[in-house]
Amino acid sequence: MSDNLIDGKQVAARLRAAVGLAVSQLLITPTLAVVLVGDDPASHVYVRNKIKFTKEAGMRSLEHRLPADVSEAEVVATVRALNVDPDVDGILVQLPLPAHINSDRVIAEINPDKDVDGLTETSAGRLLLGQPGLRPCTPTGCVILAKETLGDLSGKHCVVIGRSILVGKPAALLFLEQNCTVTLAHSRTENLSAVCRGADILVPAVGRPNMVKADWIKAGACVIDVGINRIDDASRKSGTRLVGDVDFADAVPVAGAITPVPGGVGPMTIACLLRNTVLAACARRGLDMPDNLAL
Ligand SMILES: Nc1nc2c(c(=O)[nH]1)N[C@@H](CN(C=O)c1ccc(C(=O)N[C@@H](CCC(=O)O)C(=O)O)cc1)CN2
Ligand SMILES: [Mg+2]
Repeated sequence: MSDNLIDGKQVAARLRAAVGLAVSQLLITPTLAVVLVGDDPASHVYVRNKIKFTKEAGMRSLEHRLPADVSEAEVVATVRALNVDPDVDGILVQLPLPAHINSDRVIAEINPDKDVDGLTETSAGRLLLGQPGLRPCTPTGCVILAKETLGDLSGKHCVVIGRSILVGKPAALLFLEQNCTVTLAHSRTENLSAVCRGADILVPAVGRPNMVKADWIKAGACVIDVGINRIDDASRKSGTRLVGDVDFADAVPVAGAITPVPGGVGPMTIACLLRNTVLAACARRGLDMPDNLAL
């Protein structure tokens, strides 16, 4: 084990404990509603963990499991019912949805004040405008891990690779909110490796196994690897293993700090969802955000 690892499992466990403490000090019990459509095995595992950790933090969990052949109209009707249910603080639609359902249309239905994934147009607009609102979970997890490692991020050069709606674009805005100088790089970026070598904080989020090599990384940089890619590995009983977008073995000697995959950003996604559920529950009732959940 190398001593420059950022232990996402441990940071996530601490954040979940902080959420539990905040919940225990509230006079209300926040409620998270999860909508799961179909039988994607990975989605089932993620949702099971979301429900388990929601309950462990002292919150209420509601589940809506819909069959793979459900109509888009029925999913929308489910979301609309949760929007107007006064007992529901957070609504999460697990992605991906089956191909016949337009996820943009479903997400657009979520009441922004209950949008604990931070994926609605309103949440994205609030982030862009610097207004209070619910921020996407995985990018928030990246910021927390970087702050955990470096402290104040002001003035640091952060290079995010990937411009997805779920991670890349909001990550760039969230690091900007931390006063970083941000470069949002992507598949068309010229001299990508040289751009990355300028980063104090490098955040690859492209879904390309082992793409980032040691010579893309400035000595001592903080590397937050968002990629979770399953690749073949005949030496494993399962025949596969998970790797990030960073060639971990190559990068470890160069990076000042680096997240492993698994055990890095992934666990932070669920911990940040729990945090957002508390933030949504407080904001809906005009309560201040619990101090211990501030970024
Ligand atoms: N509505 C949403 N859908 C999806 C999101 C999301 O944030 N909201 N993100 C991903 C899936 N996801 C949570 O939903 C998620 C992915 C991975 C992990 C995680 O902890 N991964 C582990 C490895 C797990 C494994 O062994 O397979 C790790 O990286 O250590 C948590 C949550 C897409 N959908
Ligand atoms: Mg959602």
